[in-house]
Amino acid sequence: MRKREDFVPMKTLECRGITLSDKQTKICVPITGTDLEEIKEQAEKIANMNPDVVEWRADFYDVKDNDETEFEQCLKAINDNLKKIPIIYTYRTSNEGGEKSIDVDDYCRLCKYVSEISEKYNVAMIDVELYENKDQKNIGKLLLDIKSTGVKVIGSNHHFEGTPSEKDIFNVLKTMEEAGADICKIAVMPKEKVDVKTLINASKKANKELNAPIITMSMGELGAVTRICTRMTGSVITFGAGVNASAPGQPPCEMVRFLLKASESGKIDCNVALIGFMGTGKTTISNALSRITGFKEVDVDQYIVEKEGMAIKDIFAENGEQYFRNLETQALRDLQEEKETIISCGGGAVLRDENVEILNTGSVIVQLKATPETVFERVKDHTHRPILNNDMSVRHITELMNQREPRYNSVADIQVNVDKGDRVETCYYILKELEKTGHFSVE
Ligand SMILES: O=C1C[C@@](O)(C(=O)O)C[C@@H](O)[C@@H]1O
Ligand SMILES: [Mg+2]
Repeated sequence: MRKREDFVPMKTLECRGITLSDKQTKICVPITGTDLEEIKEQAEKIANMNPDVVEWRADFYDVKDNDETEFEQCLKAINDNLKKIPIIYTYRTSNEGGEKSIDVDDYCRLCKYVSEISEKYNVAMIDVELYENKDQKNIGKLLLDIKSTGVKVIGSNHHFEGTPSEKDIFNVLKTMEEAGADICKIAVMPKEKVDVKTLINASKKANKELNAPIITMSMGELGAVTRICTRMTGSVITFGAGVNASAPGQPPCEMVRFLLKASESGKIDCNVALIGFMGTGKTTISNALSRITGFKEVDVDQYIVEKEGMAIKDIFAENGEQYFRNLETQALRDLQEEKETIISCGGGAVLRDENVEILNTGSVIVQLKATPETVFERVKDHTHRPILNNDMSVRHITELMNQREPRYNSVADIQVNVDKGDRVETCYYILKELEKTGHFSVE
């Protein structure tokens, strides 16, 4: 079962007929057209994708003098084509990773103008870059003016250059709430895996401690899983790409929709055993799949290490490979007693027929496949790969792969290519295949 701690406290906010909730994340698709024609076309296409909310990224729009009537024309065209889907108005400035820089007075004037016509064009929320503008004296007054029209304010802040500390992320969100934002949003860029965890932890804390709902994401391919595991972060909105992505790491809207459902209500009747050559990303995919689905993850080697209280290399040194392989077989047997578990198998685990039989009693075997070139790129700097350390080359990897891969191919129930290295897409593919074979279902 999923761990209760993963579930965040219930929090809701009503915005012109749409209810934001940390229990059921809404999908927002951005419009990124640069002229009225393209904006219209995108609105029409995006309406057919049926997102919960549409964001108009007004900074993509090429317009002279930031003329209010031209902005109004766009909003009208968008609303006409969206047929009731509520709109978020966002002018993302270049300070925060947007397309254009804009005079702060123009920025505020436009926000205010859009708020005044918000009801007419079904604008439910206005994004205000509170953090960069925080020293701007009139920001409190601006927020009050905007909010008096019935539209909600999303305070927003973007870090494209890195991920602030957990404390700093929390403080940004808290400062926004104190400044009067109805919803507090932050987007950060991860450089390492730990940054993704930082964003998740900061979000958990903010969702628990603030009154305002939050929207958070870690950007780029590495962070993309946070756009799905909102079950953990409490983010009330997630962004999926429609015609174009408006920020790095946004998976397509359809993929977000399926994975969100998988995350909120996915049911699986088996364990997932991940196999594949070293460096194909078993640990990485196990982790992403676990964050997305809430299923437990167990690394077989790790399981053995914990059970024996000894490092693998010491077990090998003291008792020999055969002894280790017997422990591995026992571990696989133990693990079939588990349910809803992602089992990362060591590279040699499925070489024994008995192990495959054991896995087949409770698991679907998923093989990650990559070319020797991809594997080389991923492991070339690793120092903990004893088999490769004396000859780290594509040629050597190819040789080893030729020995192992036919066996993997013959025992796998599902094969997935990971050369592109997109975690979220790989998880999507695996869950879709599990759905096809009747092992996985969403409500
Ligand atoms: O603030 C956000 C979040 C975002 O940057 C993202 O990473 O999905 C995309 C923007 O369009 C939106 O305004
Ligand atoms: Mg590993």
